[in-house]
Amino acid sequence: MSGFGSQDMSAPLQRVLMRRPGPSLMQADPARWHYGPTFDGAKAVYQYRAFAQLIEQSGTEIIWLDDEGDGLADAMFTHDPSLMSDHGAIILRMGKPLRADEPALHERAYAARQIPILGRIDAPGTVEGGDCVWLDARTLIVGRGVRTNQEGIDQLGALLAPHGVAVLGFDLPLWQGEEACLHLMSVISPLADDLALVFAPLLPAAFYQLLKARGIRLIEAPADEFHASNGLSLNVLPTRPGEVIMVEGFPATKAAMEAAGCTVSTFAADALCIACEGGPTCLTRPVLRRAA
Ligand SMILES: NC(=O)NCCC[C@H](N)C(=O)O
Repeated sequence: MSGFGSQDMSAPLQRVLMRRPGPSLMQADPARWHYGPTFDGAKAVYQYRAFAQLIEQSGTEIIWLDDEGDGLADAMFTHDPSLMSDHGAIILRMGKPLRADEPALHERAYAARQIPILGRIDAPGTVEGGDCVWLDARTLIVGRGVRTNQEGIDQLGALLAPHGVAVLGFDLPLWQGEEACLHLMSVISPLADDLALVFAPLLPAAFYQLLKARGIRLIEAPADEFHASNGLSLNVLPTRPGEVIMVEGFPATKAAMEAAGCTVSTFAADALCIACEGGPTCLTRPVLRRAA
């Protein structure tokens, strides 16, 4: 079996690209990076260890990038600078200027492991991985917003069309403004082929209707926990269908997923995820998702 490939959001996670936070995060100026009041670099590094252990316990192989002080504090959110397809990786172009140097880190990691590059998003296009959701293996949904523009969506479409994939763009709301992070994956977490956790009030309406037309069961994220967590209560990572990892402290959201048949693991992440605006899905770039 090849060591890469993923056109699915919840099939068993077998290989993932992750970056341990270190000096770049510890020295980050929270105002410059738009980190919230619970930001504490040393605590975030500590909290990340428990998250990495959960990934290891799931049996997933981790390809590690290391933070050796390049100043790229957000680079621990490996979900965003590249996208994986069954035909190779797509090197993206970031909408957040401070993250511009991150895609090159991913490209080097893929090259070192002989993982092919299917293509790149070029200027003026921008696409961030957090805006991309595989609805099925032939349909990629992309949120058009502050981080991802129409030029980027068109380029993604041109790269994937020869492989039988349709790329459909849907407008995201502005919500908390241009500086804040709102990706499509901030308002939906697929948990299995036919199950997703959503915050419907911020979902693109036509995407909501498409999910329903596809017969996908939607768990509504409790609004109080969504707002209290700055949306991070909803950012939930499946390591296999129905087996998920979330940030601790949101019991109603957890119970809603359990009631739908999910097994939920949690880790403490006030300094890591809530403060830095990215959860378990954002901390992982799936490289291989497939039933063994
Ligand atoms: N996929 C995601 O939602 N990633 C979260 C990225 C958070 C990071 N602080 C950012 O603003 O890009």
